[in-house]
Amino acid sequence: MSNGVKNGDMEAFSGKDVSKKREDYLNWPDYFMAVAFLSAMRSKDPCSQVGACIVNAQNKVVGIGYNGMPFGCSDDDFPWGKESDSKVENKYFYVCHAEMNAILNKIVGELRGCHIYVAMFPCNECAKLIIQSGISEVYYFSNKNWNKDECIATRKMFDAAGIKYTQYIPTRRQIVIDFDTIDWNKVSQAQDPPTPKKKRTSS
Ligand SMILES: O=c1ccn([C@H]2C[C@H](O)[C@@H](COP(=O)(O)O)O2)c(=O)[nH]1
Ligand SMILES: [Zn+2]
Repeated sequence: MSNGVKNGDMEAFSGKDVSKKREDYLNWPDYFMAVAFLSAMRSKDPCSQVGACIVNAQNKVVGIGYNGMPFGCSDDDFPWGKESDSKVENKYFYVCHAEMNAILNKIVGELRGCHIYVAMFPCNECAKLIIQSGISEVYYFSNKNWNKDECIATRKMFDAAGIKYTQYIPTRRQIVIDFDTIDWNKVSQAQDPPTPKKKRTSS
């Protein structure tokens, strides 16, 4: 080939040069925000699904969480509504916030100096946990609650405690995992065909 690429390095049909590093891999911050949002997909909250992902200085994920009911408090029995006149019939007294769960789910002894990626700007209760855990930077996606008292309090505390907070909008508009397009389960032509299963003999 004239471009110096050996025939053997070009994947059949796709024209992809498989001898070179991929260029379109996920960058770290997009990856961490996507992990937060993937985690949020586990939430049963009908209104706001929040996810959080904590990473250390080596870019290792050390805690993940989403908003959900505490252990032992069935998410089929506890309320998900928020409009009841009775506060005990609303979700807010019960739901563990995503940041809280990510911190409590940590797989390391210390979170000092770690960063947290969250779907929503943290409320004041999560802000306190973030500060006390030693997390030093917060990357949030949504600022929809920015002007609520909780978030104003969060900013007051973060500013006082020297916690950096930055809105992070991923560089890609979409990150799709489409299992239909992943055909790794197809047996490669180069491999031997699968050996037929032996017929069972009755014993
Ligand atoms: O910092 C936060 C703030 C809120 N959440 C959770 C708690 C609830 O499950 C929802 C908020 O519900 P709304 O119906 O949008 O009021 O978000 C959280 O995880 N972290
Ligand atoms: Zn919170």
